[in-house]
Amino acid sequence: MDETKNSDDFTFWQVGDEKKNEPKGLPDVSSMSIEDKNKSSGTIWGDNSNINADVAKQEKVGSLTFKVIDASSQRKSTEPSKQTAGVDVESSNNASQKPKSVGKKPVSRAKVPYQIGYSHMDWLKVTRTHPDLAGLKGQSNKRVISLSEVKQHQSEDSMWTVLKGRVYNITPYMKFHPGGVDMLMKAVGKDCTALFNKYHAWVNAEFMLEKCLVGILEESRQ
Ligand code: HEM
Repeated sequence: MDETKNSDDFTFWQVGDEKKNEPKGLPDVSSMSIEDKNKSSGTIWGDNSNINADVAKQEKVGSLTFKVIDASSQRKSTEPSKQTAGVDVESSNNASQKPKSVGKKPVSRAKVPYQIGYSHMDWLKVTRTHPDLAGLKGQSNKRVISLSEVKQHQSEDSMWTVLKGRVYNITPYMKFHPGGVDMLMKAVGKDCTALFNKYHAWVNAEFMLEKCLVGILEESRQ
């Protein structure tokens, strides 16, 4: 929902009054559970063939009283019921039979907390303000560079890597890497394309490291 709407927006004001639109007379469902009818019987809709479809029945189960309307009456009797396809309401007496949860637990990724001043936004600021992140000292960043030259740049003040045919000086990016310095160190002096794709093929490194470009890898020349 667009929350930036003006406070005098009529639609927004009207939607806020949700209680007005709620159907009345419904039971408190917080203490109920839903069960697959095909798997069990003995629920209040266990045999719905005798229920007069047009009459809302008052049912009492345990301490709970509520109205039951067989909505399947609005369909042909031969049509397999979708709404009742197995959906029954149970009283809180059977609440211990909780519905089984479906789906797997998401795998948690080990997050590396970034230091203050080293967020992605901070990196973008650096790329906009620093005059020579690549350390080119006036050289062209279209120069063709061999892998053996890349290997020579493994010192603290000049760490190069190859990513997708481009050579980058990743020294200034080290502390900004969300995966941590140790991980990025694995890229130094070599082609890290496979490692990069293994962890995050979706990351737009071409944009992020644009200002760190020192040249094009020799082999990738067309
Ligand atoms: C060289 C260019 C690289 C760039 C520009 C880069 C950039 C990034 C970015 C933007 C993220 C955050 C992704 C997200 O939250 O979805 C990230 C996370 C990560 N990166 Fe890199 N990366 C590079 C290289 C590498 C390499 C070579 C490795 C492995 C050796 C690596 C390992 C990781 C890991 C493990 C994470 C996950 C951290 C987490 O889940 O929070 N990265 N990287």
